[in-house]
Amino acid sequence: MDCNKKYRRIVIKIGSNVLTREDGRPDTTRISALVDQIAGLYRAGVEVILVSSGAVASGRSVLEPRVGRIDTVSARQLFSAVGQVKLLNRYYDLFNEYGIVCGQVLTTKESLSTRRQYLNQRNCMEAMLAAGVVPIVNENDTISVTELMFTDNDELSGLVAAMMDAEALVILSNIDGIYDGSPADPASQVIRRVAPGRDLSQYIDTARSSRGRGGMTTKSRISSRVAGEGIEVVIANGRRDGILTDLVLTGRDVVCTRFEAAPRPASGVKKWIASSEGFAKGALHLDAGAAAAISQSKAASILAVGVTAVEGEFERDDIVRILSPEGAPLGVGRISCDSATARRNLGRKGLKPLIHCDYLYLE
Ligand SMILES: Nc1ncnc2c1ncn2[C@@H]1O[C@H](COP(=O)(O)OP(=O)(O)O)[C@@H](O)[C@H]1O
Ligand SMILES: N[C@@H](CCC(=O)OP(=O)(O)O)C(=O)O
Repeated sequence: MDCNKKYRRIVIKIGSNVLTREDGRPDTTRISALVDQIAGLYRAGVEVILVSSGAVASGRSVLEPRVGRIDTVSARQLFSAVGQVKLLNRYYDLFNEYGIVCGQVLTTKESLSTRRQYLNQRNCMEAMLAAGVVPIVNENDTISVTELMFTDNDELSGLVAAMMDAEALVILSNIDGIYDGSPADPASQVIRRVAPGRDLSQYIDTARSSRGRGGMTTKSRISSRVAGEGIEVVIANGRRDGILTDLVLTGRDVVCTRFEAAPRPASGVKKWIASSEGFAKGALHLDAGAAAAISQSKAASILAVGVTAVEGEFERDDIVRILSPEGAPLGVGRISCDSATARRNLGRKGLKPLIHCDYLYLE
């Protein structure tokens, strides 16, 4: 990370692969080493929000030997219910050795999907940070099933970083960064810097790893998006000794993939909208004139007169996708009316904007 910069607030995401040994048991030495380093950052005045995976793996190590045949959804619910307690107890004890209090934040995709719930979540974590408490965030796997789930905790950590206005997001995995070929090929090298907007999808092997959920594909996609919102993102190896201290405090040149932050940080509400594509309830198809207007001016709103079709059912203040006349995604925005009203007003002039420019985020 930028070693000349003192970070005020960062989000650190730790993947299941970092916290779990090859045989599936929790790697207590590693968890302890990471907490030691986070305590060092805390002492140096950096506010840390931890997004920790590992509940399912932790519960599986306790329960797998004793449960019989069970479907995958129930297994995830059961393992996470037990594993989350075990994981948080361990964090609590380890932080306590440094006199640091940590607290649990369990969330769901649904809990971030409306602006009001989003602000409630943010307020909770702001209150924790103000009281010197380290928030430890995870998805509530006991109730998040199938389509209600985040892609994985990489997606969640990106949302948390934007929501909490963090300056940097550190994603710790079991690998040094994103390689420019198969990580198994000795000729492959870690891509060290990624300029805003650069697409790395060609390098990623889409096969997922055994314990994680979204794999490197989501890490890369989320990192680009978060960096585009003005937040530096680093993917690094959580199993390397001293990784967090090196990245955040000493600035030692450690192998990692760093996504440079785009210079244009979005406003708070725009950050929420930008990260909300996954919650979109519908879509607006623009005509050529409207598409040109919003691409040319930041002050242009989307008016009913420039919309040719409305897709899906939505309520006022929901997030909708904006599509070009050819159907290409242009961005997302918060709609000012429900879908029935939007359809009724299609093509009409002189009405208030369907999406005001302050609530419009273009890719
Ligand atoms: N180009 C690539 N560079 C690095 N890792 C890759 C690449 N393509 C696929 N991967 C895989 O992605 C894995 C990391 O993702 P994941 O399993 O989701 O980790 P975590 O549990 O830490 O979130 C690596 O272990 C690696 O096998
Ligand atoms: N919420 C799950 C983590 C799911 C997940 O995204 O895992 P990973 O890809 O290892 O970060 C758990 O605590 O087990």
